[in-house]
Formats: sequence, C-alpha cells, structure tokens
Amino acid sequence: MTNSRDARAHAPAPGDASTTPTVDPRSVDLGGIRGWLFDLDGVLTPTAVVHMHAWARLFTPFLAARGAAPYGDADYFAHIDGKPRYDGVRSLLASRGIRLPEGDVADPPSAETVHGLGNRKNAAFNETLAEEGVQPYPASVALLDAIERAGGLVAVVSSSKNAPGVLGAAGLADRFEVVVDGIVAAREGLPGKPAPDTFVRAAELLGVPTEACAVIEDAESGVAAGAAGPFGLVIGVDRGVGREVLARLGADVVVDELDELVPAVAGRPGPQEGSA
Ligand SMILES: O=P(O)(O)OC[C@H]1O[C@@H](O)[C@H](O)[C@@H](O)[C@@H]1O
Repeated sequence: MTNSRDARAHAPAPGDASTTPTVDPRSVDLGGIRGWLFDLDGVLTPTAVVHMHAWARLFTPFLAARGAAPYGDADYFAHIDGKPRYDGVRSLLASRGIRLPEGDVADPPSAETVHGLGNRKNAAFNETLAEEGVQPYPASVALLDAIERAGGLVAVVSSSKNAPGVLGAAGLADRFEVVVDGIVAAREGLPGKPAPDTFVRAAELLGVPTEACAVIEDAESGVAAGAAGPFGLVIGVDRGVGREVLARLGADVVVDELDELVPAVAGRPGPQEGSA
C-alpha cells in the first residue's frame, strides 16, 4: 500500500518538530466523515493496560536475566504499543540489541525465540483478561451511540489477535459491521501499524472512501498509521502517550475521552449516507 499522506494537507509529517496545534473537539468539522475506524485496546476498552502489564510480566524478568537495561512503561509506549504481537517483541529486543531466533507460532511460551516470547506474553494477557473481565470506556460507548444515531458506519481496526475475545467480553461485538484485526491482517498479508493498510482495508470493507473516514487511535504506531494514509481525520486519544506526541505524529484532534466529540457528531446537518 502506498503512503498517500499528500492527500491530507492538514497534519504535520510524522516526526515534524513544528507541531500544528490540534483542533478543538467541540468545533471540529466532521462534515465529510461517514466512516469511523476505531482502534480497540485503549480506545474502546481499557485493555491497553492489560497488554501493558502482560508485556511487563514478560520483559521485566527476561531483560534482568540478560543484564540488559531494565524494562519500563516508556518501553511499552515507544516500542510495543499498538503493533502486532511479534513486531512488538522484535522492536523491544532491537532496542536492547538482543537477537533471538524467530522460531515459529507453534513455539511453547517457554521457548527463547521471538514467537516463544510473544506466546508467553499472550498467555499472561489471557490470564488477566479471564480474571478481571473487561468493561468498555463509557465515553467511547457514548460516541458510538452518537455515530449510530447520526447514521455513520463504524469499524474496529486492531493489531490484536485477541480482538474478537475482547469485543465479546466487553459486550461490543454486535456494534461493528467490520473488524480488521490481527487475524484478518495475517490472513490477508496486510502489514500492521504503523503501516496504514489495515485502516485502508477497513474503509474498503465499510464501502466508504478513506478520505471520508476518521481514524481513532491512542498509540504512537496507530496515529502514525492514520497519518500515513489518505484519511479525512486522525483523532488521538491520550491514554498516556501525551497530547503533544500524538499531535506531532499527525493527530488532527486530541481528546482525553471520546465523548468530547459527541456534540460535533450530533450537530451534523442531516443523517449520514451509508456508503460511497
Ligand atoms: O493481542 P495480540 O495479538 O498479542 O496483539 C498485541 C497488541 O495488540 C494491540 O491492540 C495493543 O494495542 C498492543 O499494545 C498489543 O501489544
């Protein structure tokens, strides 16, 4: 998929130091937006934290045993957040100059391979999810409700192969016409975030041109993916990455909670059309 940033004149290039101030969520112009592409973990559900803790359970003892620089939350945001599972492992290992054999998806969690480590983290993630369950962010559900009332179309775009389980546990499975997750991406050979391809695919499945879609993301890799594609709007949700970082990476609007966008969605003139 080509990088078609040129279609979006309103956001700074990723890494551009001259950050343009983001737009006020209450007055953002949503006139052209008909499709809404939601990230899952950290946007719809608080499961980014579950992922974060599971990664820490993996990498804290792993790095200590190798005498490498200790693992911290900053590592999650910089190297792992929002990326597909094994890409997260590769990025973190690269940050410490550690090379491991790739192994295979069937590797047991005890294997000292890229896939073994990813599988170890996944076991920790599923353990926590089963113990604690998951409730969606109420403010995100409020935005979903407003979009539905306005006739917009919604999709989930997640790097996670656990997305169906998380959506089901959160009671959100029936809310989405389209889900492009880690399973779909692997099946279709789509590169994960920060590449824009999974978002582009979701727009295509919704039947809405990318220029009429908004990308909603909390992760650096996810906002970068939105900024790398020809999307109408990139909305950053600040769950810890920081407003400035999200804006610098290309978020046009940054919110603390998604219900900040409800007035703008509700104030739209007339119902939205279903497809392109
Ligand atoms: O659940 P999976 O398939 O291991 O996916 C991993 C990733 O899924 C993403 O949705 C999270 O934002 C990441 O931080 C996480 O590492």
